[in-house]
Formats: sequence, structure tokens, C-alpha cells
Amino acid sequence: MRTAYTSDQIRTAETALMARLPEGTLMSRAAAGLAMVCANLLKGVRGRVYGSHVALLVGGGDNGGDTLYAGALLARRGARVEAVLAGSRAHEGGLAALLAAGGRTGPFDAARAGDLLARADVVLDGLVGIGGGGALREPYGTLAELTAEAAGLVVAVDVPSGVDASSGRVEGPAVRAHLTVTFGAYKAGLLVDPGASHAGSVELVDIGLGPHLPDPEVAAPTGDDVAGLLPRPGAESDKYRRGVVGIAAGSDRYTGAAVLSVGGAVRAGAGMVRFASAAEPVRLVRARWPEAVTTVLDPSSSPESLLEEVGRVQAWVLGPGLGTGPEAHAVARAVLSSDVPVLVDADGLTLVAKDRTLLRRAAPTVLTPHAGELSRLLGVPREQIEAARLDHVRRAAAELGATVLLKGSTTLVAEEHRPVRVNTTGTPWLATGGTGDVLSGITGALLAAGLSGYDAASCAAYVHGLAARIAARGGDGGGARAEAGGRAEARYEAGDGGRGEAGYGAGDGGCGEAPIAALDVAEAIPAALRML
Ligand SMILES: NC(=O)C1=CN([C@@H]2O[C@H](COP(=O)(O)OP(=O)(O)OC[C@H]3O[C@@H](n4cnc5c(N)ncnc54)[C@H](OP(=O)(O)O)[C@@H]3O)[C@@H](O)[C@H]2O)[C@@H](O)CC1
Ligand SMILES: Nc1ncnc2c1ncn2[C@@H]1O[C@H](COP(=O)(O)OP(=O)(O)O)[C@@H](O)[C@H]1O
Ligand SMILES: [K+]
Repeated sequence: MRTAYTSDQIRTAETALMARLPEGTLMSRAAAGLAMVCANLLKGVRGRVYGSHVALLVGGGDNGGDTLYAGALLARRGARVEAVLAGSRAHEGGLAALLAAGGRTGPFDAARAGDLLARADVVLDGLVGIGGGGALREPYGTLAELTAEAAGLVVAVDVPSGVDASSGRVEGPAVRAHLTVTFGAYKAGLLVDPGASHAGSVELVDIGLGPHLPDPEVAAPTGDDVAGLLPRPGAESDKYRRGVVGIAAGSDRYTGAAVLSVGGAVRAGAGMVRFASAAEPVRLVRARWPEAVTTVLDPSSSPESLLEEVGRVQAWVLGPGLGTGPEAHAVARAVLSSDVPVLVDADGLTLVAKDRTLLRRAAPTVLTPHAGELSRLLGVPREQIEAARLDHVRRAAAELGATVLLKGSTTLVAEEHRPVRVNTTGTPWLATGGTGDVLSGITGALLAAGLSGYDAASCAAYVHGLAARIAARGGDGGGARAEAGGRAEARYEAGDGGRGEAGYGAGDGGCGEAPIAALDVAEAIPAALRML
């Protein structure tokens, strides 16, 4: 599990560690790690450190201090290091070290900064780290914007300046780094969008903080974690023990969502899928997935007897394509009255947003909204949710008493009193109609197999993202493994090399990926499971 923390948690841990060490030890550890990563990058792009150009953007705090010391180490190895001192002050020891090593410094001047950035092989963003707050003030904001035109690689020191380290919020100009070298522990804002997409690939430098860290705020399961949680059939298994999932989805008007949700469940390994709906979706599901056992619901039945014909299930998926009228409401009421875990998605979420009494139940509930659906559930504008995803997914879990999986560029899973789980797989090609329906089926299958809502949702998101990447790469597992992942990994191979992440972590929709249809994602689930 990759764990991540807020700035306050990091500061508390640092204070405890610093009390045991001579002054300056942590900064020198951080700077040494940073310089080593930069030296490797320079060797990659220039063949050697000697003679390369390095630009330092230096703020007035310790983030600037790290940057100056790292610059000094690179200058000692023959790099031509020039610093823009953007603050009213600069870290004294760091500045002295850089000058003593032959580095050059100067105050902020837009033309000079632009010139430096055009020449540098590597630019270090040391404007602001965990001490940052709110939108960047001038001249930091201008410098952050100028980094977009840098010719070389942009390396963020600890955190990309302009990104809130605790939440990933970005309130104004912010550095978009190819690589972030972070110290001591991952900051939550590096894993959650929009911060995550500013951070690029993230490399952790150990400064000995580990024993002082509290419980994390955020955790990103690795492929090994997911593999350890996924159910596997044993010799004693039969279809009932593996888990029967009920799917109440689709309507005469919306039929595709039902086919996709059932596909997700079948391919994710449900022991059996029982599908209950109107006549037309039942006909289509039977045609595409003959494995599913289907029931045509009689809308004139009472809520108590509506699902009687369906048979026993261990978990329900409710909502994709269900519609939002009185008949759909009756189905939602019947499903949510059951004593088994229920996943509510799509139209089911609209029904629940209008009638929160549906959520008063004893068995676990998993809600899988995208930002628009969460906006309806919480009564908060969608943009606010997109800007502060971590805060809102936590709030939803607490307020609605459910496990909440918030979909989007970084999928988050929240449950009260647990770290928010961040998904690391996926590709922007997933942003196409119907892929969420597939996710609902995968999650339902895992719930039926007995995983908790929290584990089912986070494992399903991981498998779904992995399947999408395999599908986007043409369904060839071997080819996908040979290629590197997101833009940063492709260039620096800086991923953590964990199972799945090296070749299949979050993609950027570029290199070697092509558009996918939702059914392709369902079909690629077995290939994804084989990799875990
Ligand atoms: N603690 C440790 O043990 C270790 C810490 N380490 C390092 O220290 C970093 C934290 O250092 P820190 O606490 O000095 O804060 P930092 O991130 O440099 O920011 C403060 C500066 O930013 C400025 N500033 C703030 N907001 C701003 C805005 N919106 N717009 C513009 N300016 C803004 C603020 O300006 P001021 O408010 O003072 O005018 C001040 O100058 C941490 O990220 C890591 O890199 C490592 O060495 C490992 C050991
Ligand atoms: N920019 C993006 N990058 C990666 N994944 C995305 C992005 N946008 C959406 N997704 C994923 O695509 C899926 C879309 O689901 P959803 O919004 O429910 O669509 P639908 O209702 O059409 O099925 C979710 O799994 C979501 O996390
Ligand atoms: K920074």
C-alpha cells in the first residue's frame, strides 16, 4: 500500500525526527536524494552531469533551501547551475553552499528567468513545498507559469508549487512537473487530481520519517495489495459459494447499461449473475450473456414481492439505465430493503439523491457517483467537487453512511474512519459512455464474493483501470507490459516497479493507446486478472 499524508502530519513527524538529529540533517538528506535523482536524469538526457545546465527556481522557505543545496551538489559535479531567487529572502546555508560550489544567483527578472528556462536541461521548482498556502503570489505565480515553456525536464521539489500538498487542490498558476521528488513520505495531494496530474511521476526520497508517521489520510493499493484481496476459487468452490450477484438495471428505454453491467460481473468472476429488469433489457442481456439467469419484473407487484422471483443473491447492483420514474423507484426501494450489500450507480444515485430514506438500511451500501452525480447527492456544484475531490468524497461517505467511490481521472474510495483509497490504474480513454456500468458489475461481483464495500470498490477500480489499459493497447498483455506507462514513466522509468504499476499504472492516453468501447473493457477483465 502506498500511503500518503497531509502537510500537518508530515510536519509533526518531521519535528519528532528532527529532535533526535543534529540540525540540518533532514535537509541534507533531502538535498542529497534530490541531487541524485537529478544527476540520473541529466545522465539520461545529456549523457553526463558535467557541462549540463540546471536552473533553480528558489522560494524563501526550506523548499528553496533543499533546492539550493541540491544545486550545490550538482555544481560540484560540473553542472552549470543558475538560480532565480524569487523570495524576499533565501535560505542562508543553501545560498552559501551554492555560491561556494560555483553556482550563480540573481533576483527574479522575467526575461532572465525565461532565458534560463530555455537553456536548462533540468529545471528545479523549489518555490514552495508543504509550507505553501492558497494561490501563488507574485513573482512565484509568473515563474510557475514560465515553467510550461521550459525546454528541459521540470522537477518539482517535494510538491509542485501551486498544488496544495494535503488535498491536491490548485487555486491558480501551478507548476506542471515531469517528475516530483518528494521527501519522507508521499503527500496526499500528489496522488489526487488535479494535484496528481501536476506532479507527473513521483519519486520518494527516504529521510527516515517512517517510524514517526501516523495513520495515513490516503492510501493507494498496489497490484500486490489487490492480488492479495481478490477472491480466488478453490477446490471446494461452487457457483453459490463464489457469490451470486443480482443486477437490477436497464429499462425499455435504456438497455445498453444493463448489458455492460452484467458483462462486468460475468467477466470479473461472479459465481452467477441474476438479472432482473423489463422485457427488452432482459432479451438483450440473454442474447449477449447467456450465462446470466434473468427475470422480467412485473411492475404491478407490491414492493415486498417485486423481487420474489429473482432468487437469493449475496449482493445487488442497482441503477445503470434503470430510469428515474415511479417504477424505477419501486425497484430501488425493493433492492435497498434487502439485507445484503447493495451497490448504487447511475440512475440509482439520482433516485437516492431525491429520496435519501432509501439509504436507511443496515447492510452495507456502496455508491459509485461521478462528480456530476455526487453534486446532486451533496447539493454542491460539480466544479467545487472536481476542485476538491478528496474533501467531497470524505464528506459524502460521512453524510450518507456509505462507502463512496468517486469516479473520474483519479478514482477515490472513501469510508468513514478509513484512509481514502486512490486508484492508480486507468487511462483517459475510459472517459467514454458505459465504462462506469462495467465498473458497477465488477464491484458487484466482488461484493457478492464477500469483500467489504471498501475492498470491493478499490479492487474493482484497480482491475477496471488495468483492463482499460490493456484494451487501449489492443488487448495484448505482453505488448502492454513492454511499453512504459504514463508520460513520466515512459521517459524516465521512474515508476515504483510494483506489479501493474510499471507497465499499467495510470496512462496518459498517449503512447500506444487507442480509443476503447465499454464492452472492450469488460472483455479485457480476464487479462487484467491474469496479471495480478
Ligand atoms: N521540515 C523539515 O524537517 C524538512 C523540510 N523540508 C523541506 O522544507 C519544505 C517546507 O519548508 P517551509 O516550511 O519553510 O515552507 P516552504 O514550502 O518552503 O514554503 C514557505 C515559503 O513559501 C512562501 N509561500 C507560501 N505560500 C505562498 C504563496 N501562496 N505564494 C507565494 N509564496 C508562498 C512563504 O513566503 P512567506 O509567507 O514567508 O512570505 C515562504 O517563503 C518542505 O516542502 C521540504 O521541501 C526538507 O528539507 C526535509 C526536512
Ligand atoms: N479523465 C479520465 N481519466 C481516467 N478515467 C476516467 C476519466 N474520466 C472518466 N474516467 C473513468 O471512466 C468511467 C466513466 O464512468 P461513468 O462516468 O459512470 O460513465 P458511464 O455512466 O457512461 O458508464 C469511470 O470509471 C471513471 O473513473
Ligand atoms: K516545489
